[in-house]
Parts: sequence; structure tokens; C-alpha cells
Amino acid sequence: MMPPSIDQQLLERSEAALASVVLDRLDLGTTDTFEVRDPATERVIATPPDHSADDALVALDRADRAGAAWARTTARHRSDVLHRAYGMLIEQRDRLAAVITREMGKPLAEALGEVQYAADYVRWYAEEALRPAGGYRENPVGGSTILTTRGPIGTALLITPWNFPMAMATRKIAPAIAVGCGAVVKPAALTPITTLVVAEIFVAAGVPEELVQVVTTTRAGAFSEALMADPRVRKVSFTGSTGVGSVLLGQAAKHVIKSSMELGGNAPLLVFDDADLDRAVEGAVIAKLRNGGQSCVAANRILVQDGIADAFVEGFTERMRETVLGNGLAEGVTLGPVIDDRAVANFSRFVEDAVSRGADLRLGGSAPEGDGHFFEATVLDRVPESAEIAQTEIFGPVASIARFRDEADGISRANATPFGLASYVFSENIDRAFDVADRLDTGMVGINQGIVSNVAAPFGGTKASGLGREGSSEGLEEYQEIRFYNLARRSAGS
Ligand SMILES: NC(=O)c1ccc[n+]([C@@H]2O[C@H](COP(=O)([O-])OP(=O)(O)OC[C@H]3O[C@@H](n4cnc5c(N)ncnc54)[C@H](O)[C@@H]3O)[C@@H](O)[C@H]2O)c1
Ligand SMILES: N[C@@H](CC=O)C(=O)O
Repeated sequence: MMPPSIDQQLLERSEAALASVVLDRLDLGTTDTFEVRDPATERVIATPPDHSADDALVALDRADRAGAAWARTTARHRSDVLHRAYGMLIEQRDRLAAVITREMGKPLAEALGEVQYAADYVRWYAEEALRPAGGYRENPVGGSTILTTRGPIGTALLITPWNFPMAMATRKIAPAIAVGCGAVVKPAALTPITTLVVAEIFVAAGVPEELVQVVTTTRAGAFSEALMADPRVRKVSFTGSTGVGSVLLGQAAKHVIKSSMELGGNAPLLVFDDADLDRAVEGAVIAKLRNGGQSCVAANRILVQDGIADAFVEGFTERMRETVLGNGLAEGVTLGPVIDDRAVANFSRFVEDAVSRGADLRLGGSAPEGDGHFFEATVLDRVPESAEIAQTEIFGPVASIARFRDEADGISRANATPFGLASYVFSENIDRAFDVADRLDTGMVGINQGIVSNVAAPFGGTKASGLGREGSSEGLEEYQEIRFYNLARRSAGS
């Protein structure tokens, strides 16, 4: 089937959006650059500066100085600036979405969804900035009163992945700004442009010019080695793979830096015999295909109880068949390209390996010919545990389905992974749904729905999926330091 053709007007608008971005916000005169390519066409769409570790240290110096002044502003002022930034992000949603689609590939409608999700973090932290940050308690044996305060921790290093280039940036930048920290942000080299636009909008909303420094670079290792060894960095917040997260944790341990790590996932999605079939199918399609499956909370292992399995696989395969693959700027496309050709090669290998071990290929399984990094929506049923796809984070539009006997079998398979980010349970029996959710070793559980992401919820995982939480009030505390005052009292207590 011919792929849907690109909307010329949208293409022109996205070209104009890309052309409007100031690529060198650090303005250090660096002449090295690198290429950013559109994953749908493989054409170069921007050449930002490839900053060195020394450049990054200049950025750190600026953010640190600006942070010291920002920390002295009132919470009301920081909140007002963030509220203004929210309004401007929404006003510029079309420009932001066009840039996201061009550099990351997701269909424009999903990119617009990411803009709203990302802006919601800014609004949320505009509100959280005003919440009480202290505490009061009496010494239990009398003689003193303990007052606690929470202040900004200091300059933060924020490192983000390519899959949600806007939301992963605002989920870190907004709480840092809300509590009074400066920040150096390093976006993924595959998708650095969105973060530059976000930084520009923040400045226009009243964030001091130097407070949030965006460092574009391909030299990630040298960047983090230099910054993590600098005593001005008091916080590191990283979203990305567990491998890189553990390197950063090693650097953080050496210099005792407070760390938040949002790392890889391997989410099980359990469908019990007593699930509502339509709800389970719909939830599984969303949990699998949101962001083209390139999400840390994507349903990685779909585990279905024997009694409902055939009907579920039938319904799920039919819904996956409705997916329209193509350039995210084309009308009607629901599945864009994946990020690069390494991802395409991985999916082809997963499918071949699973089929060679006895899995049943129900849909897709191939990469279409031509430009761009595309892979079909794919369904594999009866995937054995020995298959590579059953053990690894897929990060793409390939669904891996296996079957289980009973509750104990389902839970034990679900927990048989070093990761613990998200999981999903589908059952109309509320007792069972909660009992199973309690026994799943993950930081987040979707019950009868395929979405866990929400700005008001503490996003994060257990085990190799990371440390700390983002979003919600917990996400603010990640950028704060607690201090207490022990106030002597005359009375020894009553
Ligand atoms: N838990 C979450 O919230 C969450 C969210 C999104 C993605 N992820 C995970 O991220 C992974 C996919 O993203 P990715 O491929 O961009 O991950 P990645 O770890 O390769 O890259 C993430 C970021 O780290 C940078 N980086 C790479 N090496 C570095 C180093 N030595 N020092 C400092 N920074 C370095 C990259 O340039 C990028 O900015 C998946 O495992 C996914 O599950 C997790
Ligand atoms: N999907 C996550 C980010 C991880 O990929 C989210 O929704 O925030």
C-alpha cells in the first residue's frame, strides 16, 4: 500500500518552525557542529553546535551565578513566571509540535499531545512552587521545637532522552526553576532542537537569560565527566538507559551528588480471564503504540490468561492492523518512523529470533523499503521466554504476547525482570486487580487502562528502573535540600 502523502502546508510550516530556532543559545563562538536528521526522510534538518566539555563548564558557570540570584526571588515571582511560560508554550503549540515531529518523528497529533503534557508540568510546578515547604514538630522528650525548611539544592544537571524531547525536558526544568535552582540541560543529540525552543520561550516568559543553559553536544561522556566532577553541580537528574544511568550514578557517588534516575523499563501487561475484552484490547493498544512503542512505560510483555487469550489476540491484532504507517506530517498517519536504523535492525532481529523459537507472527514483522526508519506494527503471539524479545526492552511497535495459567503464574512472570518501572492489570474483579497490583514490583501500575503518565503522579520505578520520582510534589523535593532548626524551649515538655 502507498504511504499517505505529506501535507505540503504542514511541511512548509515545519520548515519555518525549524528555521526560527536560535541553534547556538550559548553563543560561545564554537565552530564544531553536528547534523540532526528527520527520521522520516533521513534528511538533515539542523546543524547545532557540538559543544565541548570546556563550553559546558562555561554554561555551568553562568547557570550557577544566575541560580544564586534566582534562589533569592520569591516563590510568588517564580510561580508567576512559570504560569506565563505555560501560556506561551500553549500559544506556540503548533510551532513546538512541528519541531518535535520533524526531529523525533511522532505523528503531528501525538506531538501536539506531547506539547500539552509537557506544558502541564510547567503549570503544575507553577502551582507547586507556592505550596508550604516547611514543617514543625515538638521534640518528643520536650526541651526543643524542631522547624524544618526546604530550600533549592543548587545547580542541577539535567540530561534527557530523545523519545519525549519536550516532556522529559519540562519535567525536570520546571521543578528546578520552581524551587530556585539554575540548570544545565543536555538534550539527546538526536533531538536537541525542541529543548532550544523551550528555553527561548522560558526566557521570553521572564526566566533569567542565563538560568537555564542548553548544551547541545554529541560528546556526552566528556560532558558528564567534566560537569559531574565540578563541585557546583549539586543535583543530577537523568532520563535514559539503565547503562548510562549507572555510569552517572558512579560519578555521582564519587562526588556525593543527589541523583534522580528515570531509567529503562520492561512493563508487563496482564490480562485476566475476567477482564472486559474491549477495554483490555484498547488499553493494550495504547500501552503498546503510544509514541510508536518508544516509551519507557510501553507494554513490553503482554501476558494473557489462557481462557481469554484467543479472543484477546484476535481483537488486539485487528486493532493493530488499523495502524497507518508513514511520515508524521501526513494526514491520517498514526504510526511514525522509529528513531534510527539501529532500532529497525533490532526489531527485524527480534521477530526473526522469536519466530525461529516457535512464536506465531500474526501481523507485520517487516521494515518497508525506501527512505526513513520505518517498521510495521507487529504482533507476535505465543512468544517463548527464551526469545530475545521476551527479555529485552523493545522500544518500538512490536507486540510480544505470551500466555499464563493462573494468578500466581502471571505475577511470577511479570516480576521476572530486573526492571520495575510500570505494569498494567486488566480485570473486572476489583479485589483481584488491586491484589495483583500490590504484588507487582513496579513504581507505577495502570489498572484497567493503558496510561500511567500524569503530571500529578510520582513517575518513577523500582529495581534497575531507577531512583527518585518526577512530577507531583515528590518531583519538587528532588530539587530541594532539607534543613532543620532546633529551637531551645524553656519547658522540658508537658
Ligand atoms: N524512566 C523514564 O522516565 C524514561 C523515560 C524515557 C526514556 N527512558 C529510557 O531511555 C532509554 C532510551 O533513551 P535513549 O536511547 O536516549 O537513552 P540513552 O541512555 O542512550 O541517552 C539518554 C541521554 O543520555 C545521554 N548520554 C549518553 N551517554 C552519556 C554519558 N556517558 N554521560 C552523560 N549522558 C550520556 C544521551 O546523549 C541522551 O541525552 C530507554 O531505556 C528508556 O526506557 C526512561
Ligand atoms: N512515557 C513516559 C516517558 C518515558 O518514555 C511518559 O509518559 O512520561
